[in-house]
Amino acid sequence: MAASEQTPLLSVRNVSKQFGALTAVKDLSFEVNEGDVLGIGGPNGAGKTTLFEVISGLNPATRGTILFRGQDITHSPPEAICHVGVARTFQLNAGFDSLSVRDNVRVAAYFGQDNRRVPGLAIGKEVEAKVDAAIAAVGLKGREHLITGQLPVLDRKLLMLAGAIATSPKLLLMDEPVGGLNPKEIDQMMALVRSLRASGITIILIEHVMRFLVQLSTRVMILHHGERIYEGSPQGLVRDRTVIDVYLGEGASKRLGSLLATPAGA
Ligand SMILES: Nc1ncnc2c1ncn2[C@@H]1O[C@H](COP(=O)(O)OP(=O)(O)OP(=O)(O)O)[C@@H](O)[C@H]1O
Repeated sequence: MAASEQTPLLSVRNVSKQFGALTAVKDLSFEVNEGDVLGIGGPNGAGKTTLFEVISGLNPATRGTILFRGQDITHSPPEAICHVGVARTFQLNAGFDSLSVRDNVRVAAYFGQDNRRVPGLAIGKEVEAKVDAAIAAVGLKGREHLITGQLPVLDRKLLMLAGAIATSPKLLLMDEPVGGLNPKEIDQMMALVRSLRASGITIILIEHVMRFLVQLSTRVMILHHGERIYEGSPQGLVRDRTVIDVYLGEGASKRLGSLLATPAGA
């Protein structure tokens, strides 16, 4: 068997993140394999975003180890983690408001180059090609010249996603990609996530919109007070007593159960 078939894409081993006396993530371990869509849910303050901060290097782990394709990235800086193939989007929009859509994606694509020349922003043909591809992938073609600060919520989320894609990720961390979107826009984002997965990108997503989470995820993990209270299939999630008591409630679990029992497209 080839090494790549044996090594998980991401291994999180006994990771804790402490903020002073507060333990936001507590001794958490899990793995993600190529092709997975791991959905992470849980109440406010459960430690979900902190987990993304730790994996992406913005706020490194206090204890534990994170391996990406077997390489220890626990204490690597964010740009090095980006360069090995991990990209992320943020809960709140993170674009430069005064720049155009295209210039925002250019900045991201440039950041994603591990051979960039410093000083100076030398954006070559290869970077421009990545920018074109990322803008097309999220459906922003034709709107490249719009000023970011004037975009509606959905387009700003798409732009953030384009920036992440332009760094050529193998693993994409998406933090609440459909927060604030209407049902039609949520469906549009769902189709986009499916197409990203089909293009070979492995995905971890955090989301409170549970229909989005259960319909997209191959596996779901629910956190509570920094600890895992559930990991398994979306079908098992809606029947799990602890998850129903702590997070979903009876009504939502029944609605999600019916949704999962309905064949796609019905
Ligand atoms: N930089 C920080 N300094 C101190 N405490 C923090 C910091 N970041 C997060 N926390 C705390 O860590 C805990 C986990 O927060 P986190 O944002 O990871 O939760 P979450 O599950 O993403 O919540 P939400 O669903 O509301 O986004 C919270 O109690 C939060 O106040």
